[in-house]
Amino acid sequence: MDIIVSAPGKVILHGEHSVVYGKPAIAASLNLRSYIHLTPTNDGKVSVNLPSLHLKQSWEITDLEKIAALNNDSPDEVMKMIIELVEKNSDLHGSKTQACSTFLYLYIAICGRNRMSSSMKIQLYSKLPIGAGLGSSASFSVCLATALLLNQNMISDELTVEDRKLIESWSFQGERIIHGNPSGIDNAVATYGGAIRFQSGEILPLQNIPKLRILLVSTGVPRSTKTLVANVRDKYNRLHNIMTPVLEAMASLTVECEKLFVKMSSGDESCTLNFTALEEMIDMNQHLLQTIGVSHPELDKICDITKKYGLHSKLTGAGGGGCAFTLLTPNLKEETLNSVIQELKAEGFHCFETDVGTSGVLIETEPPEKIF
Ligand SMILES: Nc1ncnc2c1ncn2[C@@H]1O[C@H](COP(=O)(O)OP(=O)(O)O)[C@@H](O)[C@H]1O
Ligand SMILES: C[C@@](O)(CCOP(=O)(O)O)CC(=O)O
Ligand SMILES: [Mg+2]
Repeated sequence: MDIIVSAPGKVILHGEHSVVYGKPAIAASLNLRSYIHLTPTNDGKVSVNLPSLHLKQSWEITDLEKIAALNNDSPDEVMKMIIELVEKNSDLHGSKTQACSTFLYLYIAICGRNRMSSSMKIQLYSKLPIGAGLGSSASFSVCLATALLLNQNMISDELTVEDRKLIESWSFQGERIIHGNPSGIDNAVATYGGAIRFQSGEILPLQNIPKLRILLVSTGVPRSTKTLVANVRDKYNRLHNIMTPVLEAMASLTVECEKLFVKMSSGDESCTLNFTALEEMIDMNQHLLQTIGVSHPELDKICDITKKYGLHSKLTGAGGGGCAFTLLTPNLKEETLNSVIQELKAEGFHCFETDVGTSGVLIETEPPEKIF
């Protein structure tokens, strides 16, 4: 039976990078989603079509069975063989290698548990920009894990709490292949949706979050989360005593922001003073993120432009390019918003206003081919 699932991207409000060091972070899902369409076949192959990467690739089940036979004995050996198999195609580099290795790893781990006999075609479509800090990798991993688990009847169509736990843990394995050392926040938001507070694998859904309007601004500068996280780790190892209080300050910002959200949702949500405090926190975090070396001249430029209009922005996700978000306050005039968007566009940035806090992973009925 065909399986169609979708999962959202995310925006991290506070706590990117520090979350990798066990500090709390707050993130919310975005209404930009990835979709997977899995079709069982009987051609003895596993085929993927990844239009976002202009990539179509297939592998013989017999080759994958040889790797699956090693599964329990040596996970490192499995990964080595997967990479060798992927790199047999010399056209595959960077993001394509990451995507194929993640797919094959999850396929072998989930479908190779019993006897591997699942020949299938997988198509993945996404509204998310790839490598822009909006969690495309997690949305990809969550879609893959869900579709493969459904194919193996390891979860039910209802996507119960237990099912989602399983999806979350498999998608984390996918993120590990793409990122190296992910915190797990992105795949948690993509699985559960809404807004969450995340710390060391603990996920707390945030019910008390005010309605926030944000503008996402993309620099168009490509970057890799894996590289940025590794650079921060290097700084952390070399300049431990300096980095530690900076990461602590990021943690305190998350905690204070969460307190403010609770206060706002139990009182006057649109109170100007609360928004001023939120804006102050956004500025402070952007400066801390600059300090740890993950901003970019184009991200700084977005902050400078929006500041001229009285608006406050920070990078979101791993930084180094990718996206920033700007908080749109309730009393913001539409003409001011239009002017700031116009200036950002004139500087070559791409702007989109989005809803946050949408559903997590979903089983769909419409084939994504109809949407894209
Ligand atoms: N639609 C997609 N199709 C194929 N691969 C994808 C897709 N979305 C994400 N990926 C994988 O995720 C990687 C980008 O992840 P990452 O660097 O973490 O950035 P992001 O901020 O978008 O999550 C890509 O290199 C690719 O391997
Ligand atoms: C930098 C980090 O905190 C978030 C990365 O998000 P993204 O891949 O840039 O969307 C890394 C992580 O939490 O694993
Ligand atoms: Mg990612």
